[in-house]
Amino acid sequence: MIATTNEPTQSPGPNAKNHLLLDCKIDNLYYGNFRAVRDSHVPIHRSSITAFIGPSGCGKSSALRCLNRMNDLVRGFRFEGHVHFRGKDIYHAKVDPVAVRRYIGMVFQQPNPFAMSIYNNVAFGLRLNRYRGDIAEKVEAALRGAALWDEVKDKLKNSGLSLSGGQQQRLCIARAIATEPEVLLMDEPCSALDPIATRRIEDLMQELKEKYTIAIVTHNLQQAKRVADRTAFMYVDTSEGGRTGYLVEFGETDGLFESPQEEATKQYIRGEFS
Ligand SMILES: Nc1ncnc2c1ncn2[C@@H]1O[C@H](COP(=O)(O)OP(=O)(O)OP(=O)(O)O)[C@@H](O)[C@H]1O
Repeated sequence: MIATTNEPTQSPGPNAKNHLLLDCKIDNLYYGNFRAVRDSHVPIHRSSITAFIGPSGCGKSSALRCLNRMNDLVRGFRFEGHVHFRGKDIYHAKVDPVAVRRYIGMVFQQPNPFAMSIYNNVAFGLRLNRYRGDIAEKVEAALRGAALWDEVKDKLKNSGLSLSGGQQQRLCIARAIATEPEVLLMDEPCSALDPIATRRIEDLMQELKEKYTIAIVTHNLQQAKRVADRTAFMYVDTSEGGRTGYLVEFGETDGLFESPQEEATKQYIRGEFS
């Protein structure tokens, strides 16, 4: 295409919206001898939400956990491929996985506040990283960012466990963003929540994506449609007698749901198989 004078002639810089931030290419992912995932390449763009969908056991969580080396904690885990964050491979031998997780934080399926005060839950990571600035200021900013401040500002000394499920999940999001990661990984963050709390987290995700890049695993196709800019559909290959997950199709969410290219995607979206 020939650029007109109004069109940019250079590709956007690394901090620009929609710049490729995390490039995840899983050739093979093993737990011991079991090949759990193969051939899955998912590029994740800055300030966007990328959803992983597919039936149980297709490797969505395994793929997500590759993005911040969370699988390293699993005995027998082996990974072939690469995950490039800002162009650098996070699996390089010299990279410290703990440092990776500072940039790429995670929120889990079950809200899991620590058994300590709301304030200390959010301050936890800052203290761990020996943050030298004003911790109270950061705690407030994180709680505001997670849309929880107004509900907890008068009870910061109460236990995080005293909050409702939806509030606990927003507390976990506040804890994750307090240290200002660039990426937030969310593994079915709403599956333990009621529909109202779920919608609040979904609205929050839309706000957070202005500042953070988000990847989410969800079983809920409607949720993927509502929140995700791009969607990766994974399925399970049983042709060789095993159960290995693989990427069937990846693209803009609207396109993937409205005109899927692959038969397997069509059938899954129509609910013909799960
Ligand atoms: N820590 C582990 N050790 C051994 N096998 C594992 C481990 N975690 C996952 N697996 C296996 O890897 C495969 C993919 O699991 P994974 O949890 O990534 O799939 P999923 O698509 O997220 O599933 P679900 O939707 O049910 O959570 C499954 O067969 C699962 O049993």
